Amino acid sequence: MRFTETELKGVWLIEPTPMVDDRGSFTRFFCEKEMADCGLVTRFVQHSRSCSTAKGTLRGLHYQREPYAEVKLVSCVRGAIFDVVVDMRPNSPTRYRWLGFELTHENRRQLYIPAGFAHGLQTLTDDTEVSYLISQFYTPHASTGARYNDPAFSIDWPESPTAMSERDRSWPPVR
Ligand SMILES: Cc1cn([C@H]2C[C@H](O)[C@@H](COP(=O)(O)OP(=O)(O)O[C@H]3O[C@@H](C)C(=O)[C@@H](O)[C@H]3O)O2)c(=O)[nH]c1=O
Repeated sequence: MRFTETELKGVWLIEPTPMVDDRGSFTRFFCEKEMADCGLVTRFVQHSRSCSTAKGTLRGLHYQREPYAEVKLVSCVRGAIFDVVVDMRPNSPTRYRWLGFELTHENRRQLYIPAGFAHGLQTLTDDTEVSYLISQFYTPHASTGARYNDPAFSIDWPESPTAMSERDRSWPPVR
């Protein structure tokens, strides 16, 4: 596995190194030791998946407030997504900066999202499935979000959303 810390401190891109032979391949997706060596959280208490029917579906931006803040390890297991993180940490020098990555079932990339970051995605294909390992239990009263088109971030999404939840359309401005 190749671990690369991104321009946003604490956000890592994890790329697999498949072992290929005549039968196909064998690929490690999670290694407690390799992650701990990079100072990453290794305890995840939930594994969830979302399925989106249509290309252009947008989910997010979501995060949980302290003391329920989550670390997420996100990958796309069917289709392709544009995956976005936004730094929401109040005292961070990169507060409200965002980064986007293409995660596909073919490139098998995983995005490691630390506590204090909002997360969102837009599907680049129909019939897309996204996997999340999450370090905290789902806590609805601590769950919050920000609008995908909040001018504080100016995220450059691939296209106008084709499907979104009403909740995600209605997050208040962050400032
Ligand atoms: C996130 C979540 C939702 N739910 C329920 C609540 C609701 O009835 C249904 C759908 O929830 P949502 O509309 O929040 O699903 P969704 O918009 O896909 O939420 C996800 O968005 C992306 C961007 C993330 O980062 C994820 O962590 C998660 O927040 O599933 C759970 O039971 N457990 C969970 O962990």
